[in-house]
Parts: sequence; C-alpha cells; structure tokens
Amino acid sequence: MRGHAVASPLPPATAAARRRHRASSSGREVASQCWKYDLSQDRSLGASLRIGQSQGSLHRHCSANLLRPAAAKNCCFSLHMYFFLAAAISVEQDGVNTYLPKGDMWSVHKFGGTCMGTPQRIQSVADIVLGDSSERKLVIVSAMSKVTDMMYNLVHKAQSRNDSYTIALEEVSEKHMAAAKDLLDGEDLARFLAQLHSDVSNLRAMLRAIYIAGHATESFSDFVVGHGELWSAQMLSYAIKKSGAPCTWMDTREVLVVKPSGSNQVDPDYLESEKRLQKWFSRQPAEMIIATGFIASTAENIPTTLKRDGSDFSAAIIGSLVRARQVTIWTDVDGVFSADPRKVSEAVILSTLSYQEAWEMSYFGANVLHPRTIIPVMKDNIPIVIRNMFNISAPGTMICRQPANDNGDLDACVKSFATIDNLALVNVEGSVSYTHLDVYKRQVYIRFIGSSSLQNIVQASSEHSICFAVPEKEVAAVSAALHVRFREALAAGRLSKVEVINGCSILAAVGLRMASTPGVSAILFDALAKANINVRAIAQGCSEYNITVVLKQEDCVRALRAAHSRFFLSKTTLAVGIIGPGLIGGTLLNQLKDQAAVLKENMNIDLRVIGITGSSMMLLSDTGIDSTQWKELLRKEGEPADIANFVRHLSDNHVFPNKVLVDCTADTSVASHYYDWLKKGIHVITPNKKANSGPLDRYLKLRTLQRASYTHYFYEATVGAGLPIISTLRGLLETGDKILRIEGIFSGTLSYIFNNFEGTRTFSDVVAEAKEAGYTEPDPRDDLSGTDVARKVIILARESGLRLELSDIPVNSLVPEALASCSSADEFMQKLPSFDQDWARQRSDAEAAGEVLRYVGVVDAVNKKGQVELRRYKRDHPFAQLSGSDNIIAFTTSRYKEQQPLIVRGPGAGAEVTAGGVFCDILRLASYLGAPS
Ligand SMILES: NC(=O)c1ccc[n+]([C@@H]2O[C@H](COP(=O)([O-])OP(=O)(O)OC[C@H]3O[C@@H](n4cnc5c(N)ncnc54)[C@H](O)[C@@H]3O)[C@@H](O)[C@H]2O)c1
Ligand SMILES: N[C@@H](CCO)C(=O)O
Ligand code: NA
Repeated sequence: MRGHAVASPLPPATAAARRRHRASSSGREVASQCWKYDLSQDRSLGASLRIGQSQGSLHRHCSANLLRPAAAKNCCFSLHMYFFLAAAISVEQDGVNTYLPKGDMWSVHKFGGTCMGTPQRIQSVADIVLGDSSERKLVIVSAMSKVTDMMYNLVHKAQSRNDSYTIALEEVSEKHMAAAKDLLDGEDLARFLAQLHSDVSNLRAMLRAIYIAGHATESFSDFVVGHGELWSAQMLSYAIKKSGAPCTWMDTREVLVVKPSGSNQVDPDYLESEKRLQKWFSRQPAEMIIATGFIASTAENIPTTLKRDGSDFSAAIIGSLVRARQVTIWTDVDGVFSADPRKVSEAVILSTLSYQEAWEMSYFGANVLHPRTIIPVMKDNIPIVIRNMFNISAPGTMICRQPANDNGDLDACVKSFATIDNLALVNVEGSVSYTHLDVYKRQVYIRFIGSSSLQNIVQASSEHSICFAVPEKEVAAVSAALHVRFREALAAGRLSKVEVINGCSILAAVGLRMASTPGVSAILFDALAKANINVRAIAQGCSEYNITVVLKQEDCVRALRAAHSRFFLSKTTLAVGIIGPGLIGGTLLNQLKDQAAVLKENMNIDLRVIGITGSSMMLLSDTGIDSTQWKELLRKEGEPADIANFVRHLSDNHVFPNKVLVDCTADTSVASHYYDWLKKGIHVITPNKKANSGPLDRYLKLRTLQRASYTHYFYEATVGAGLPIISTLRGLLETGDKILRIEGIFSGTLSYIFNNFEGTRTFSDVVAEAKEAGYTEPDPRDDLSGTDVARKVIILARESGLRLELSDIPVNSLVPEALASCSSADEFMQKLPSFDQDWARQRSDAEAAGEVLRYVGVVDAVNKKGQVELRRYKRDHPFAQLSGSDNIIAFTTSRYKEQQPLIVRGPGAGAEVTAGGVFCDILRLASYLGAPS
C-alpha cells in the first residue's frame, strides 16, 4: 500500500482561502488543508488528485462516498482508501510561526486505558491534571480500557467478512456515548456526540470497504483503531473545560511523524515532528493540551500507530519535543517493584531507577516501560515518574539519569530481579581436537544475533562451546538451522554437537552500580547455591547492568525469591515439614507458634510449617498451617500419612526457596531417607539418633554428601538435648583442638533415675516418673538398656573422627534379662517392680561406701574406643552433684587438660529443652541461609 502512492503536501491554497476556511469552521481551531497525491505507482489512474478539506481534521468530514462499494469496485479500491487515510491527517504547512515554549514549564502526563476506564476515572484524571500547578501541561491519553481491543476486533471481523462488525461498532459507539453522557453536559456533550456520530458513520463506511475487500492493510487498521484515543482525548478535554480551565485537544497524527524501523517498530522523526508541533502550537498556543497517545502518522501523512505500549512512547517523544520538566506515567500500581510481586510477596517499590536499569528490567520482562520509551527522554535527561492514579499519596518511581539516593550500599547495587520463562538453551560444542570453534561461534552470532528471540549468549573461554537461550517454541527451528549450517563441521567432527536443553528460565539481576561493586555476583550465587539451585549458564557484559543466569524453569521462582531476599533483606522464608508430632514435635510446634511473630519482626525470618505427618495421618498446606490449631486440623482435615507424598509436597512447592524436614520420630526407617532428602535439596534437622548411630557406611555417606553441598543437616538435640554438645565439639575440632576423651552422663532419664533413687521410692516408681516427665525414649528400655547412651557415645565418637559401629561399644544394660523380650513398653513398665529389690540392694551397697550410682558413657579418642557402664562415684565427685535430668559432659582435649576439662552441664532431656534445641537448629539453618545473625 505504502508503495502505491506517496502523498506530499501541495503548496497551500492562498492565505485568503485559508482564512475563509478558518472563518467558516464554526469555531473549531483546526485549519483547513489541501493535499496532492502523487500516484507514482499507478499512473493509469491519473497523475494527481486534490482533496479539499474545509473543517477540522479531515477524516471526520471526508465523504463516505469515496468508500461506496460501487466506487470501490469501479476504481482502484486501495487508492480510495489511501485518500481516505491520508486525508485523515490535517497538517498546516505554513502559518504564523509562534514560538513553541520549551523546557521546565512543561509537565507531561500520560494516562493509560485503565486510568481512562470509566467516566468517574476520566473525571479523576481531570482532577489530577488540574491539580498540577505547572505552567504548561501536555496530557497524553490512551483509549478507554478495552477499546483498542474492540477496535482491532472490528477490523478483524470486517476483513473476515463477519457481518457482526456492525453490531460491534454500535457497541463501541454506545460505550463512548454512555461515558460522555455521564461525564459531560450541555453544549460540550452535544458537540462530542455529534463528532462521535460522524466518526462512527465514517468508520462504518470504511469497515464496509474492508469487508468487501476482505483485507485491511496495516494503515487501514491503524486508522480505525486510533479512534479510541481520539474520543478519549476529546472527552477528557471537555471534562477539564467544564471546570473553567482553558484546554485544547490535539490529534497527535497532525504532529508526530514516525517511520517504520524493523518488525513492528517505528522511529520518531524528531525534526519533522518538532516542525509540525511548532506549527500546531502557532495555531493553538494552549497552556493545557490533551493529546492522543498511540497514534501518529508517516511522513506521507498516512495514519499509523506507535505499536505496543504506544501511549508511553507518545508521552516520551512529546516530552522530549517540549523538553518537559518531567513525564509522569500514571497507572494502577505504586511504582516499579524490585521483582514481580506475584512471585515475591516481599517485593518493594523502588523510589528511583536509572534509565539503563529501567531499560534492562523491561528487556527482562518486567512490566516497567518499553525500552524504546526510555530513549526519547534519556537523550534530553527528562525524568519519567511512574505513579498510581488510584493511590495519589504514593510517590512512585522516578526513572532518571543518576538516582540521587544511590548511596553505594551493596544492596542498592542490585535494583531488581526479573525472570523469563519457557526458554531452551542451545549448546554448540566443538570437538576438543579442533580449535576452530571461534569461527563457528562467529557464524552462530551472525546467524542469530539479529534475531529478537536470542535471549543471551554464553561463550566458554575454552573456545570449545557456545550456548545461547531462545524461546522454547523457536528452538526446533533454531536447532534445525544450526544442523543445516554446520552439517559439514558436524560430519567432519569439528563440531561435536548441537544440543538443546529445554525447560529453562533466565533470572536476571539488574543494577547500574553492580559494575563498580565487588561481591555482588558472589552474593547472588551464594544465595542460589544455598537454595540448592543449579546454574546452567551465566552471562554478564562488562557494562554489568545485569547478571543473567540460566536455570531450570522449575527452580526459577525459588531462585528469584532466594536472590531477592538476600539483596532486599526481606524475610528468609523457610518451609518446614514436621515428621512425628509427638512429645518433642508437638512441643516444637508450640514453640514455633509462640515465637513466629518475634522472628519475623526482629530477625526477618518467616517460618512456615507446610506439612505435619504422624504415623497414621498427615496435614498438608501450600502456604502454612495455622499453628494455633494444628492438632484439630490434623484430626479433621488430615489425610492418610504417606511419607513419600509428604516429601513430594515439600519438594514440589516452588514458592518457598528453602525447605527443611524436621524428623521428631525415633524411627530408623524415617532416618534412612535423610540422604535422599538432602540430595533433593531439602535440609534435615533432627533429635532422632538413628541416622548418626546407624551403620557406619551410611553415616559416612550422609556426612560426605552434607559436606559437599549447601544442603544442611543439623542434629544438636541428639546429644544432651538442647545443651550445646555437638556445637561445642565442632568448635573445638574446627579450631584445631585435639579431643582426648569425652566422658559424661548422657542420659537425662538415667541421670534423673539415679539422682532421685535415694531410698525414699522404689526404682520402678522413679523410672515411671522419668517416663511421665518426658525424659525417656518412647520405649524406656532404650534408656535402661544403655542403648540410648551408647548411641550418643557413637555420635560423639564419630563426630570426633573415630570410625566405630554401635556394636563396638560394650554396654552394661540395666534391663533385666527376663524383661528384654517384653512385647511392649507398657508390659515392661508393669513387670519392672519385681526387680525393685535388686536395685535397692545395689543402691544401699554404694551408699554404705559413701558412693552414688551413675550411668556414664566414655569416648576414649586416644585408644579409639567407647564404653557405657554403671559406675560408682564418691559423693564429692562432680557427677554426684547433679539434679533432675541433668547431663554433664566433660571434654578433655589438648587445650582443656586432665584436671580442667571443658564441662557442659544442664538438663539433657525433656520436651521443652529438646524442642528448644531443635528450634535452635532451625534458626541456625535460617542464619546459614542468609537471615541476619
Ligand atoms: N524426650 C526427650 O527428652 C528427647 C531428648 C532428645 C532427643 N529426643 C528424641 O526425640 C525424638 C522424639 O521423641 P519423643 O519423646 O517426642 O517421642 P514420641 O513418641 O512422643 O513422638 C514420636 C512421634 O513420632 C511418630 N512417629 C513414629 N514413627 C513415625 C513415622 N514413621 N512417621 C511419622 N511419624 C512417626 C509417633 O507417632 C509419635 O507421634 C526421638 O528420636 C528421641 O530420641 C527426645
Ligand atoms: N531419652 C533420652 C532423651 C534425650 O536424648 C534421655 O533420657 O537422655
Ligand atoms: Na545438644
């Protein structure tokens, strides 16, 4: 179409004629215009034609006759349409060259479709504009919300010869009529409705022509679609005039001149646009102008649009043309977020952004501004402010050259995070025996660099591989093209493969100051590593406005949250799964509930229990179980327990970056899963001794995995409950101390029993008390048999580097042989009193010698041995001084010598202290994951 006829302005009619036209234009300010069309491609139709236009923008008055079906059939249909379109734009080619003031006095606003969605909103827009005290205001508006889609739909219906386009046109008309009636009255309303009516009848004719042709060119479609803006701009200008303020509206097709540049893009012609704006202004030197967004014209005066997000672009171009003080883009959010708030609930509104940062964020899919919108204002250093018209009190985000509050903090270096999903990574790898890959790399670049689909390129310095990300839906074509292009190289073995890795996403950290700040990438990658996220490819240009990582799509939201929380100090969120809500698990849940608010407030830690499973029922939640009523919920809403489903529930949750399973059972089979869980990236915390005291090879495998990954395994409560035993031992070892001997009373139960078995109550009564107090294992025989102590000895021995099995520890059992085979703990407790006399005798024998009975465990690190036995100690020995369920553990080391061991003492069993120890491990984990310490 464009090639068919080139329209160029004729020398204007005489000044007198123009004046006459103006005088007859019933008060309208738009001047008349004459046009000449040079039918360069279609001479047979005549060399030139003139269309006279007498009033307003010609498109509103252009005769519908031009589009009569007969005429369309008889002569060149496209030619007529062309007249119609070109005539739509009225440009004064000369005139009084009134000076267009430029600079600080201008404030440019842009209101999008949502802001113009209803008559009430249009009124609010009017109020906002009137509230701006700037000397001059230029307001760009979009069509009312949904109208642009309705208009495209009209074209679509007409060209697919769907008769219902007439009904659809009525709907559009009625929508505007209703809005105008709501908003305006009197003469203004009448004028608007008359204009609307005239426009609609023109549109009807044009759509009819499109219907007949069965085709609409881009310019036809742009012409139709642009009416949404024409109507909304007029409505707003009338609404403002109602308040008495002088206000004029502008059809930006008369001013904005653009030329197509590549696919679905246009470039503004600043020089020509400025000239036209000058002329427009000389006719109407208004202080308040309401202008249409989105629409423009070509140099040949053919209507066109600024394409996607065109109204923002209009505002930026016009802002630049008048050298505005500021361009404010009004929308329905408070500003630009640091990350997609649907994915990161802690995302914050950024007060400032540099042009480059906004640009980068847009590139990576953040819904900020289209990158091209930034160019016009950037060249003149005009700030753009994004503000919420529904929350005027929010200051919004200012996009400018050098944000004032860039204070050099590390966390200010990264402004935001964005993600792109549904990508595939294409990896082109060279054979090791050839070093030609650089040549191929260049070819890959040349072949694809121009493609807008190319998301990033990563090149290994080894010269052996290059990879890049493309949208998944395009990867088959890209891969096929590469196979064709490199067929020979592949056959000859110079290239070893062209590989496609589907299911990828990009995570980009954006920030202008990353370039000059050490440690930014370290923090980013540390956060990803700690969330157990594997990075496939990394790209960072030397301008370092962004660091881009390619990862598995399923990890993307977790990665985004992990990275965001590290840089923005938002909550370290930890999803918790509790296995075994018995005494310890239940107490832990209560403690979590009591402390949750404090942790959030003071330590930025957000703990969410998203699953609880007992041995028969489990309760699952995606966002967190109400911990005040977990028992009731488990009973009422629980489902049959299934550990595999339980773990899947946790690992399939992509919202929380970090997950931990807390095993509060005493179960060996639960403990046997730790390795797999850690492998899945789920942290494990437990008071259950079974894993660390189980088979040595399994233990070693588990610890090796733990050390090789950023997935953590903590088990402080397995020895001495909440007492710092494991951490103390680790501290000694890690700082280079040498463990010689660890000796102590490791059983809270046995400590309690012997501290309280003083001749006043029977042995079995005291055992029952210990069980009642919650000190014993679920089966008290585990305590009395010495097995529990032996497990602790093994745990400490292994922690100290000894490779011992449980069976290597000689254990002196206190369970009478006759009761070892009892089928249950209850049966054992019932039969225990029959052995009370034996115990009474042992106790009085010791007492007679001035001694007490104490059950001790020993790790002999020098001789690489362990031992568990009942011993007698003098009444003045520290082990004889204990009370309650006290544990006492003495570390003899090269630093803490023979007579002065390092001693840890305190209650070593019981619900509160044990759950507290487990809780401590959870907080240790949160701190490892980045929570402040
Ligand atoms: N009680 C203490 O003072 C103390 C101190 C340190 C360590 N511990 C350890 O804490 C753990 C829990 O002790 P407790 O006193 O709370 O015991 P408990 O018997 O009160 O609780 C264990 C819970 O685990 C559940 N359970 C068992 N097998 C399960 C399975 N396969 N899946 C899901 N749930 C299962 C049980 O139904 C029960 O609710 C034990 O390993 C124990 O050694 C206890
Ligand atoms: N039953 C154990 C619990 C602590 O591990 C004890 O009595 O010490
Ligand atoms: Na402990």
